[in-house]
Amino acid sequence: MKEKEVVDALAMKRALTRITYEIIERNKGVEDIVLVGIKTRGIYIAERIADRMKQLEDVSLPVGSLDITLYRDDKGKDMEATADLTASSMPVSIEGKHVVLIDDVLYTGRTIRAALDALMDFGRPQKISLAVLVDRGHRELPIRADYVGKNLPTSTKEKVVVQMEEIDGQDRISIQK
Ligand SMILES: O=P(O)(O)OC[C@H]1O[C@H](OP(=O)(O)OP(=O)(O)O)[C@H](O)[C@@H]1O
Ligand SMILES: O=c1cc[nH]c(=O)[nH]1
Repeated sequence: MKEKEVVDALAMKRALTRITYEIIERNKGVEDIVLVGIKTRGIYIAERIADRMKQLEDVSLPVGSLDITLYRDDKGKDMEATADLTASSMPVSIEGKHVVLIDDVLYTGRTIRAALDALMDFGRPQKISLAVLVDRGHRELPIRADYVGKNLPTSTKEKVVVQMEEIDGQDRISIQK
């Protein structure tokens, strides 16, 4: 198996800072925003964006988390046994809020479709946007990201591996083939 690093720790930090600036620039005031990370790495990304937002704007955005395992349409019934129903959490009501959904990789779009389903169980946001660290293409559903850290053209035979300090001990994105 071949592996090639495409984003190092500094580049990842810059990408997350840029996403944070874009969220600030495109929204008149960020007070109504709730960041919602998709398990697992999306949650760490959401927390980092919240930290950056605090540094840049002195605003503390709420960070929720979604476990979408039960909502997937492509992983089969066997996943249900491992799903943890308590794994999703919202620190505030999302009713009428602007939710920025956050994940590490956007590929077919099926995770995001499932996340939209999971989110609706918590209430009816006024708006939902999507931020991803990597968009690797190959969508199977009409879903696009509003904020993208890095566009990585890939072949379907490759895999994008996002590593994050909090869980993997380092910040790094690589492509495996
Ligand atoms: O657009 P999609 O085709 O749904 O792919 C994107 C999803 O795939 C990955 O999760 P994966 O299921 O590989 O599990 P992981 O989070 O444990 O890596 C990644 O974290 C995204 O959530
Ligand atoms: O390449 C891929 C595809 C889906 N999810 C990932 O994390 N990487």
